Amino acid sequence: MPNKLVAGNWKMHGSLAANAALLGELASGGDLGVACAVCVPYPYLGQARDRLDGTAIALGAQDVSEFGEGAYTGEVSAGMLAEFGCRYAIVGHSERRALFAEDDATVGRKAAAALAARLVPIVCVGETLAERESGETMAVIRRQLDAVAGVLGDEVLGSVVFAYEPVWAIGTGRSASAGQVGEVHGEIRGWLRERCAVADLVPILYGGSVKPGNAAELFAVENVDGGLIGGASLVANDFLAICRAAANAQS
Ligand SMILES: O=C(CO)COP(=O)(O)O
Repeated sequence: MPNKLVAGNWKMHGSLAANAALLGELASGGDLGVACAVCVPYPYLGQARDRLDGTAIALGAQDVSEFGEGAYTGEVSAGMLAEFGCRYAIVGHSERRALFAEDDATVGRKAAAALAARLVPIVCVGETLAERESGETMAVIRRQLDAVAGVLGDEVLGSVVFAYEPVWAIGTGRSASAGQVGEVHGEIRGWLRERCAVADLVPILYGGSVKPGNAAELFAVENVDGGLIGGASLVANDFLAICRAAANAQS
């Protein structure tokens, strides 16, 4: 079983003043006994790096360019993120897929760009409500996973973190049930085992309305190796409580 990881995805929230307060509270949480990270908006990477330096909380970005360098106005490369101390880059979040037209192959190329700069890509997959209701959940997730493996090659899948985020559970307050999460995570583990010798060591996070009240139950599910936390990562006490739930589930 991999060690658990809890990553906060701040999305497009924050300000210098609000971040200073949030980061300060997180930093004073001490060693939480579990790997944790915050994925902040690009302009705040420097602020977060400086404030989290010397703490156990790692830094991540919410996206990364598929390109290394050049005339790509508005893009941010993996090398730039690495220079700012990032360890992680989320790729393929459903909001990027749905709102910014990122397709499966683009997500794969972004994961490859992250790995090339020694970042750990957190590759998000997940089905919409319509896809779940029409029985397509695993077909959609396999298609998303296959596209990433197709670009990366099976041999590097052991360097990736995966996150199952059902679109209908994101920001809705309606988490997937432990049974639903266990079923999909088991399928993702099986998909990894078909391809990768270290499949059992690859973290598979769950994301979608994880809160202090449901974290323990979700983290106890087999093949759930932590969480990708949206709204609750903006509230220091909630994020710290979720990290502690992951630590408890690990021990
Ligand atoms: O999208 C998410 C994390 O990437 C989940 O968001 P919420 O925790 O706000 O549902």
